[in-house]
Amino acid sequence: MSTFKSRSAPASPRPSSDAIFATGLRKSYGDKTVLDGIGLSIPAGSVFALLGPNGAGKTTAVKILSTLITADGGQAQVAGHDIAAEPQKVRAAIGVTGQFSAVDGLITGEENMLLMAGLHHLSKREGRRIAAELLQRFDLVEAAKKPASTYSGGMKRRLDIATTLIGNPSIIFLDEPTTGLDPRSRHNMWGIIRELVSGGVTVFLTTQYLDEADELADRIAVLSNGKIAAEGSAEELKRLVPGGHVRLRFTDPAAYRSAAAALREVARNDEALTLHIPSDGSQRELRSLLDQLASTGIEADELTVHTPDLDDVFFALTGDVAHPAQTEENVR
Ligand SMILES: Nc1ncnc2c1ncn2[C@@H]1O[C@H](COP(=O)(O)OP(=O)(O)OP(=O)(O)O)[C@@H](O)[C@H]1O
Repeated sequence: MSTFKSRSAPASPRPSSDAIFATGLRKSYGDKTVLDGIGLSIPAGSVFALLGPNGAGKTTAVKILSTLITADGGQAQVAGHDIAAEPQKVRAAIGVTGQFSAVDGLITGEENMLLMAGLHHLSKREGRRIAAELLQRFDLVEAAKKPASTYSGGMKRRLDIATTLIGNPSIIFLDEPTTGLDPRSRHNMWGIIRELVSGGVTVFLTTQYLDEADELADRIAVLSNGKIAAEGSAEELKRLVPGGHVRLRFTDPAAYRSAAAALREVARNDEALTLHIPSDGSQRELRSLLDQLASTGIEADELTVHTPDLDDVFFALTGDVAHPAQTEENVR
């Protein structure tokens, strides 16, 4: 683990552009330390994914930041308000959906929406208008008059997010928004999340799914043993684990031999006429490789960049077995 840069709590005051800023957050239950001093800095309008296995403390982090429970230590500001000193102001600025959904199964989808509108002190007329708009937007018009308990998993999640949006939050916490959903509903949910972000909302997402973080998040933090083991964009995280390389394929044996002689650190496959060159896949390294080839007048028939995927990162950081999966990005 020493090869990975562990991100400690940011020490400076919250930059004003951050929607969420936390430093040294701690939480224990009995002897069990769930969060052991985590720091976060999440710019407004971005998607942040907190990634971790079952029981890593993701929900605990969401509960602390959304003021449902208090931290044992550390500080955090959400939407510019201190979570300990101004919890009401934090609550007014955020929406929370997920494992502790506020949807009431005994009443209809529409009634859930109107109930929430009442909680936000909207007039009856305004409440009806916004509820109708959101039911439409979340494709729940047909189901609106049915009890929410009859909804599918995907419909319940959509209703949950729709009720949250009644308060017009600037920050939304989505705790494992796609756990248990079928692939179509998952993709549907991803579309909804992207739409929220394009409307300017900051999204704090927890997930166990690497592809979900990869797909949606601007920045990802991997939670392991109560600490943030690494943080960065999906691409930055992928560069943390070794195994990336560039593969050059040739059809002309003479060009293949010239390239093998010209390049340093190559692994040859004389039968397949391919060369593997270790690389982090960065633009700088690719340019240097292409410059070397160009200076000797050699042209490969195919160039493929192999980067480790988030699975590799995740398993490496959380101490699980190495995962052989690799992604390929053909840049021929
Ligand atoms: N109220 C509580 N009392 C005691 N232990 C708790 C309590 N809430 C959470 N825990 C424990 O804290 C740890 C982290 O739980 P948390 O729900 O935050 O994890 P998570 O990463 O969200 O996992 P999951 O994906 O399973 O929900 C778990 O070991 C859990 O059992």
